[in-house]
Amino acid sequence: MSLDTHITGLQRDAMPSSPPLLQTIRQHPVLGLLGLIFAVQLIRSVLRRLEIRRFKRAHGCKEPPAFPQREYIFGYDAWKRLSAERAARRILPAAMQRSQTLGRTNSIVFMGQKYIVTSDEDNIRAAYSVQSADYGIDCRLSYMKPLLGEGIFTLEGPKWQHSRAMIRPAFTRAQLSELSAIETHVQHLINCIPDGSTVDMLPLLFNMALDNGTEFLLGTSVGVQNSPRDSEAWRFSDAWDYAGEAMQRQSELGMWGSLMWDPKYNASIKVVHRFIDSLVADTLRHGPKPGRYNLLGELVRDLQDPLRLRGELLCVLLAARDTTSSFLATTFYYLARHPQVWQKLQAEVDALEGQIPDYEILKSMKYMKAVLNESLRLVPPVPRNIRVARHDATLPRGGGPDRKSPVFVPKGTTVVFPICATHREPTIWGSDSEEFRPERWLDEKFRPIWAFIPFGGGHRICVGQQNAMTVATYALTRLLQTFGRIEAKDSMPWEENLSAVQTNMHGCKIAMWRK
Ligand code: HEM
Repeated sequence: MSLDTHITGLQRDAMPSSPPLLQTIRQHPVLGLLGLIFAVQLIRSVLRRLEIRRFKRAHGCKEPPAFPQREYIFGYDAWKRLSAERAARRILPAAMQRSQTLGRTNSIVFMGQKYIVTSDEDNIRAAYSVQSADYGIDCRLSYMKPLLGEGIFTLEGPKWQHSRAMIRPAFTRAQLSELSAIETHVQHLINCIPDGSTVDMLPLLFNMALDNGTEFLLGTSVGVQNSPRDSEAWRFSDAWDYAGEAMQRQSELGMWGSLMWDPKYNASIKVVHRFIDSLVADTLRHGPKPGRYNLLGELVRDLQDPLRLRGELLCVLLAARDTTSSFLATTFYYLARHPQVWQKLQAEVDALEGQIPDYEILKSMKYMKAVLNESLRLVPPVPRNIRVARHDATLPRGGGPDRKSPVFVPKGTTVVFPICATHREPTIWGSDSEEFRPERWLDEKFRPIWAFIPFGGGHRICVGQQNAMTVATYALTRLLQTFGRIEAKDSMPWEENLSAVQTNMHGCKIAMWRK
């Protein structure tokens, strides 16, 4: 053996052989790669756990009660239970019951995602207002965008601010006091109500709100109240209804929503878009229509992008139309079942001696306001709202055995606010919280601000709140000036019908007698 060979042999012996792990990776690269990924994930998960532990300790967070489930990965039991509740049309009553039995703030795993559900007014205030920087609306973008596109409801940050700045002036007092358009649509409604025989007010109110809403938005009413069933106006109305209902179905599938296959939904979206696009194109070509104020006319002064214009209009239409009609239908539902409230309201309206009310008169009607508030409390048209944590965040209350500690909300977690439960919470509203009793609002000192939020709150509070109250007060006053008696014509209990808003699935069947 030469000296060279001997030295090389010694060097090889002296060289440390590669560790078994590296040898395995060399021999089985795929297995090795998987192992590496696993190891990285494990380390990340450990670091994340440590980060969460530190965060929870720093903020004094404790766990809220959890919905009892056999497994917490997919949440099969929750899925089964919620499906049964949906089939029985009891999603909202069940949410209210859970708030009272499980805890006003609780957690649930549903279709592989963890949700925090809270009806606690302190938590609502935090997410909507004082900690609003921690919570966004990404959770609604995926299911709202196909129909609505980009508009005030689906935007965040500077684009949303711009949107809000453009839309808000539409609701100035001067615009709100322009009541002559509402009068036209209310008179069409009155003409559709037979004297003393059964009528379902719900579709009539939807039509009135669509006519009034489109006039306010586009300067031209679709005129569905006066159009034959096979008209363009009805095609738009039907497509709008179907799209709203399908959008709601999609929202309930959570992160799986994009897998929903519904060709009728896509066709309805096309009908809606075509209708709005032609009006937008017309306004962009010829400028705003002269005469009565309308939102499209105002928006084109600032915005020339037809898609954005369509998005803004559809967002406001969604916000305005179904909410206002659901609100009025609920009010009629209760009035028909509470003759003494109807009488008191009649007395307030009779004091006007048949005069057509102006904005100042509408504002001064105290009992009317109490009735409308009570209707919004018991059946808020938007019964739930959601926010998603932009980063690790907290809610101030609901954790620990006494439910008083802050709750940890991991980044990306959806927080659901069952407003309907907050509005009926006995500890706030008293033991008669389930009853329709407008008198509770006559006590000026009783103002449960964050426990009464039919119009949301904080920086995204409804811009159309005054408009909704004005339209509802005006329509109700004119109807009470026309009809002296009301009766319920349906013995069925209230059953929920959830689309973009909640309504009674049995409609609102009543009879009214002319004075
Ligand atoms: C009873 C009737 C109404 C109810 C219950 C209602 C309810 C709400 C609620 C709860 C929100 C907040 C959503 C959130 O926090 O994300 C909202 C936002 C909004 N509402 Fe209303 N609304 C009503 C009528 C109207 C009307 C008549 C209009 C317009 C004519 C309107 C326009 C809007 C707009 C544009 C927003 C979005 C505000 C933003 O994101 O900055 N709403 N509404």
